[in-house]
Amino acid sequence: MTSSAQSSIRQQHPLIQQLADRIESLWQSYLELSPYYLPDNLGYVEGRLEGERLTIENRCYQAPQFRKLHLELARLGDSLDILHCVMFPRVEYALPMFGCDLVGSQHQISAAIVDLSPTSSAASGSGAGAPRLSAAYREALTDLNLPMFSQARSLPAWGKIFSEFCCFVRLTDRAEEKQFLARVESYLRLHCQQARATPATPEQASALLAGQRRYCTQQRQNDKTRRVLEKAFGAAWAERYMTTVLFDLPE
Ligand SMILES: C=CC1=C(C)C(=O)N/C1=C\C1=NC(=C\c2[nH]c(/C=C3\NC(=O)C(CC)=C3C)c(C)c2CCC(=O)O)/C(CCC(=O)O)=C1C
Repeated sequence: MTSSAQSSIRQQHPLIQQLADRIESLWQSYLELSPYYLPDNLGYVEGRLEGERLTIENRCYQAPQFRKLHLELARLGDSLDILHCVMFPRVEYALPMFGCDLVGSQHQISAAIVDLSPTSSAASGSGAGAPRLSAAYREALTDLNLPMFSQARSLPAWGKIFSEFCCFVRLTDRAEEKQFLARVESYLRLHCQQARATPATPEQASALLAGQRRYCTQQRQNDKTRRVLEKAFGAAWAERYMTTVLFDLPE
């Protein structure tokens, strides 16, 4: 288990290291973790094609309710610090997908996003309609009553997978950074508590798998991510990484 103290990437932005530590400590305290081994020991990769070097560090676990808990820290030269986190529920559990992405330079986090994204409509009793978070999640998220941010950002066209509670912002100062950290912690704590209280419902497995497939298909359309990976590792490597590490589907 790589602790942040052993983190091999020196993050330029303190919020990214703090958030990685916070996510990992919440996982440790709420979930029964065991290791998840990435293919081709992709725990730590470095690439440099055009100019800047891209360094990636992956920390992966699994738990009874989650097939993969993926936390990734990346650094592009001296210019970009990135935190990426996705929790993939096992399809026997009717749970949404927790996702978080932070992209920033030494001075400012230009993109900070966190969401609990629904993967089935059954959970909310809305029948065959669009996926929607269950009433339990919607009520708990509403009750958090979290403060807003000064600079909201608009989601890209592929972002239909995110819920009405998705927070996508540019962080303008230290206070907003702390506020975003608190929001991620609230979403993640709620999610871990819900996961522990959610029984397996194998009969929903195929619908939940379809929801995860839709989530991964949309996320793979993020050309901002793809371009960074392509510049450092080439198009073929980037495609394989996005489809087998970042947004893979269960067999
Ligand atoms: C839960 C949501 C979510 C997850 C899990 C996720 O992986 N991305 C997610 C969302 C999301 N990311 C976005 C942007 C960017 N992503 C990167 C790069 C990487 N992001 C990575 O995770 C990795 C692998 C380590 C790399 C390399 C860069 C450079 C940007 C531009 C930064 C900026 O615009 O200021 C946008 C805005 C897209 C747009 O406006 O078109 C959204 C919505």
